[in-house]
Amino acid sequence: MSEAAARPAAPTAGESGLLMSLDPLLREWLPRQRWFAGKGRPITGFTLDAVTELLPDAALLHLLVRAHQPPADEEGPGDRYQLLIGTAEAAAPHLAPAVIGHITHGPLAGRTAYEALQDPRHSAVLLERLRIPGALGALRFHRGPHGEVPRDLAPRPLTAEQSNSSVVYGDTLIAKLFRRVVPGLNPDLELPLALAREGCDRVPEPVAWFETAGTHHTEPATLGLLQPFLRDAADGWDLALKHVTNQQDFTAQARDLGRATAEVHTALARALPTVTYTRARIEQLAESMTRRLETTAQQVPPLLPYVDGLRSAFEALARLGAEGRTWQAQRVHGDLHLGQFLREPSGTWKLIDFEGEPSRPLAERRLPHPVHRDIAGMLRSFDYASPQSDWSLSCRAAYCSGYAEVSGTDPRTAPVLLRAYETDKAVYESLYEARHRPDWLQVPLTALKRLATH
Ligand SMILES: Nc1ncnc2c1ncn2[C@@H]1O[C@H](COP(=O)(O)OP(=O)(O)O)[C@@H](O)[C@H]1O
Ligand SMILES: O=P(O)(O)O[C@H]1O[C@H](CO)[C@@H](O[C@H]2O[C@H](CO)[C@@H](O)[C@H](O)[C@H]2O)[C@H](O)[C@H]1O
Repeated sequence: MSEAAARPAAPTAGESGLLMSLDPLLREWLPRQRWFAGKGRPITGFTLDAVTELLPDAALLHLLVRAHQPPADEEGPGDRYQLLIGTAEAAAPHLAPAVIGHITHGPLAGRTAYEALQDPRHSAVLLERLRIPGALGALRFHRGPHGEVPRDLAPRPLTAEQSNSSVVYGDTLIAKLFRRVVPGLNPDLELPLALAREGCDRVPEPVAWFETAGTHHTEPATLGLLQPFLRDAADGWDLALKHVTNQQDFTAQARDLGRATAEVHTALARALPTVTYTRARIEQLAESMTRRLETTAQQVPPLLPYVDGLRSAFEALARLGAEGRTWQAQRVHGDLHLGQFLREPSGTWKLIDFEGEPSRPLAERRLPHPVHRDIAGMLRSFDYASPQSDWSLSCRAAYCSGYAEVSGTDPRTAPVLLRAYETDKAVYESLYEARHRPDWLQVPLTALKRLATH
C-alpha cells in the first residue's frame, strides 16, 4: 500500500491546529450521536490520539479522538472515538444531513466538516484500503484467509440505530467501524474468525479488518471489519415483532434460534479455552452482578425500589457456589438478543455482532462465562418483543427446548444461574435504555419488578 497520503500517527503542531478547528464542532455534534458513550456528562476538552489523512488536503481524515469527561473511567482518561471526517469548501447538497458544522477556527477555517461515511466517494476509499493489506499512518489493514474484496462496489451507509457505524458495499460486503475504541482485540473480530476456523458457518467470516497500532503501554485496538453481507436476510427482532402484531405463533422460529445458539456455543467451546466456575469464581460473579446493580440504581433512580429484591437473585447464586455447584464456562456472544440473528431467505439463522455489551471494559467482555449468559439475553429479548405475555413465555420455552436438542443440556435445569443472568441483563438494559432510549425504560423496569419478587 502506498504511504504517500499517510501522515505520522503522533499529533504534531499541525494536528493540534486541526483540533482547534474541530473542537467547537465536536462538542456539539459528538454527544448527539447514538454511539456516544458519555451522554449526560459535559465534555471538558479533546486530545487527538492519532490522525491519518486518507485523502490529501484534509479532504478525508481518520481521527482517534479522546473526549475528556471527568471523572476518568476504567479504560483511561476519557473515551476514545473513531471518526471519519470529510472537509470541503462546501458540502454537496445530498450531504446536508451529514454536516457536522462550518469550521470557524484554526487551519481548516472556512471549510465544512461532515461525517465521511455518509459520502459514497469517501466510503469507497475505505473499501479500497481494506482490499489491500498494509500500513497507512496510524492504521494497519489486514486480510482474512478467505473471501474476495471486489473493487468498486457501490457503498451505502446503514441508517439503522446502531452502537457503531456500518456501510454496505454493493449488497456484497458490510464494513463495521467501532466508534468507541479500546485497546485490545475486539471479540467481534476474534470470535467470528475462531468460529470460521472451526468450520462453523452460522457466522459471516471476516474477510478484512483494520486496527490502530498500540503504543509502548497499550495493545493495538481493532477499528473495524469487513464481512459478507447477508442479502435479503430478515432481522430476528423485526420478524418477532411482526408475529406479535399479527398474533402469530413464533415458537418454531424460537426453537430454531435455540438450536442455532447451541451450535455456535458448541463450536466456541471447541475453538477457545474453557474453564470451570467453582466456588470462588461463582461468588465473584455474584459480587460483580450485585455491584453493577447498585451502581446502576444510582444512575437509574426508578430502579431503587427493586434493589433489595434483586440482590436476592445474586445471593442465591453465591449460595449455590458455596454449596459446591460448578459450571463450565466458555467464550460466549455476550450481548445476545433477537436483533443479532439474521434469517437468510433459505431459512437459516446466522448470528452477528459478537462485540459484547459495548459499555463494558473489553477485558471483561472477553472472559469466559456459562452459556446461560447468552440464553438469558435471548429470554429477555422475547420479553422485550411482547412483555409478560403467553407469546413470550411459549417462545422462551421453545428456545430452551431447541437449545437442549442440540447441546444435550436444557438451560432450565439451572434456574438460579439463569435468573441471575437474566436479572443482570435487565439491569444492563435499564441503563442502556435510560441513556439511549428513555421511552423504552419501562420494558426492563417491568421485568426487574417481576424478577425482584421471584
Ligand atoms: N453480515 C451482515 N449481513 C447483513 N446485515 C448485517 C450484517 N451485519 C450487520 N448487519 C445489519 O447491520 C445492523 C447493525 O450491525 P451490528 O453488527 O449489530 O452493529 P452494532 O454493533 O453497531 O449494533 C444489524 O442489525 C443488521 O441489520
Ligand atoms: O446495538 P447492539 O446490538 O450492540 O445492542 C444494544 O442495543 C440493543 C437495542 O438495539 C439492546 O437490546 C435491547 O433492545 C432490543 C430491542 O430493540 C431487545 O431485543 C434486547 O433484548 C434488549 O436487550 C442491547 O441490549 C444493547 O446492547
